Amino acid sequence: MVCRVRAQGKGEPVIELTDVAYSYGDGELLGDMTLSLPTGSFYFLTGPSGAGKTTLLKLCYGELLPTAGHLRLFDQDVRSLDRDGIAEMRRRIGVVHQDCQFLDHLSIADNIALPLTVAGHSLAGEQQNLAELMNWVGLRDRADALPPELSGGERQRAALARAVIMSPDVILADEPTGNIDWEMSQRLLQLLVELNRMGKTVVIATHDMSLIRAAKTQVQSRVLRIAGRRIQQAGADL
Ligand SMILES: Nc1ncnc2c1ncn2[C@@H]1O[C@H](COP(=O)(O)OP(=O)(O)OP(=O)(O)O)[C@@H](O)[C@H]1O
Repeated sequence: MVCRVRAQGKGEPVIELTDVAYSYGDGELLGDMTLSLPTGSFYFLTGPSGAGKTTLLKLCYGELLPTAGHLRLFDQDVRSLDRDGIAEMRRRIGVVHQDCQFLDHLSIADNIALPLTVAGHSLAGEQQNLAELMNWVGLRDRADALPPELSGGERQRAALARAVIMSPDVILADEPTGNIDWEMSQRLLQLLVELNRMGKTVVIATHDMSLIRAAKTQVQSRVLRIAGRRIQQAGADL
């Protein structure tokens, strides 16, 4: 698979929160969040349902802006970015959404290629990259299938392929193994670990403690737990 890693040096922070708070309106959901994720790191984000894991990921890719505090992505304060700046920054972040939605009338290959199409790339020049990516996620034989024809595990792998097709520096995955069996979870974890070995920063929100334990044998990972509106660093050996 073709994967470029951009300028940020290993160990430099890619996501930095300083005293960040977030509120959807009534009462603070997240508060006093200070956190720095270095380039090339591998993090799990855990905590009870409703604690704010998805919300924190949305802050990390600029879909939401903090209601207080400072958020820097790739060394830029998100508040200083205009629309183009936010769009450029988002291209450097691949997101695997919890619901991994697809356009059901497009083939799975076209769905995976959608970020390229939206960014105005000619698909003709990207066929090899796309084929390599489909192969990498084990969907080469499913390229022409429509999304409703895929299994849960195939959908999750397609969602991962779509998230990385623009060669992002950071991959944020929200419950990527939520609806799939153990074997498929392991395959997905392996793909995320491979991306991390290519230098990508990976953050996975999950309830699945067995996934976190399995990752320990493959990659140096850290666990962040959100509880009581705050973030707690659980360390590498949860
Ligand atoms: N757009 C929104 N408007 C208002 N409240 C919201 C919105 N999105 C989420 N919330 C609320 O914020 C809280 C945190 O939601 P979030 O999805 O971030 O939690 P989570 O830790 O990811 O939960 P889960 O593990 O169940 O996916 C919940 O109480 C949720 O109802």
